[in-house]
Amino acid sequence: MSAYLHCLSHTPLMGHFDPEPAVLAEIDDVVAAARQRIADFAPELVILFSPDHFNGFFYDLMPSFCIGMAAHAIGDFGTAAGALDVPRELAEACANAVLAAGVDAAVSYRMQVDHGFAQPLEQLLGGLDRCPVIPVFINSVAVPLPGFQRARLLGEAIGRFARTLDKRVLFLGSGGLSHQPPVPELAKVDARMADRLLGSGRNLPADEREARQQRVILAAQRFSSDPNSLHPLNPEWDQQFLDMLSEGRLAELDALGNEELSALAGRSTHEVKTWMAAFAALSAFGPYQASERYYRPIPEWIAGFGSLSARPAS
Ligand SMILES: O=C(O)/C=C/c1cccc(O)c1O
Ligand SMILES: [Fe+2]
Repeated sequence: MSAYLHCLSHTPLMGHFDPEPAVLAEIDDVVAAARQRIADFAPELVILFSPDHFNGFFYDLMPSFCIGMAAHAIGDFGTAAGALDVPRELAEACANAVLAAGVDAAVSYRMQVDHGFAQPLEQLLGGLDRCPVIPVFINSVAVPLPGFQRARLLGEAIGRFARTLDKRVLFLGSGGLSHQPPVPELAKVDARMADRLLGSGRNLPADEREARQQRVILAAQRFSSDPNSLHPLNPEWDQQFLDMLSEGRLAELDALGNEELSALAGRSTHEVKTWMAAFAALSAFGPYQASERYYRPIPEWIAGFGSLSARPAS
């Protein structure tokens, strides 16, 4: 039984609208080093916390949390498409343990996931099916959202479950930090888009998929020259958040409400609850030591871009 953690921002703009080459090279180095540390740890099971962006989860039935018993990635923005290697019986045992701990996570036997799940699996493990993975969805964009406390309790329950396994377990958190890409809001869209958000967006026709992606790329291009065209990134808040995780001050964030968090760091910053859950899971193994912290605001990627590892202190 041992554990390792890595949290990493995702952004589907990678390869579509990139920052200058020196920044790109810096991030390539950060990701390559994280991949090497993970390879050295040689995980036998990955538990991946990620949001979705109205690609697999819709308002016809939107859970706060969902644990995948089987999952496939759609390959949006050119990320990997195909099946994840989900160990079904372990995922079922995980879901049972989480419910027994009083956290009412949904389950899916056909979970559809997007770049939020695919990108870290590709970047940190080399592909979708290189290691058995239990995918855990945390609703981070479709209001009403779960708060920090629930994400922490979910993570702690999963961490206690992982401790019972005789396995090397890697916890991954995908997303954040401060950012607000143009993700549609149900209260503000026209009838056609509302229908997409209610579920007809699950299998978008190719031309609509392309138009959706182009909208995000155009928004990034505009944002890189006009920081007021979207909610601004908030490096100061992002660094404070990284401090809190690094110092094990997880429960301090329980008091921060969702509206306050959106105002501080943008509507999609709720993706950091995947980091909260991953760190809370690691905390079930005892005190931890965070390391290899990286942060840079990258407007081209509409991302307060962070990377942070941690392992049990003893
Ligand atoms: O439009 C989407 O599907 C998501 C876009 C996006 C852009 C920047 C950072 C992120 O975390 C995103 O998910
Ligand atoms: Fe995202």
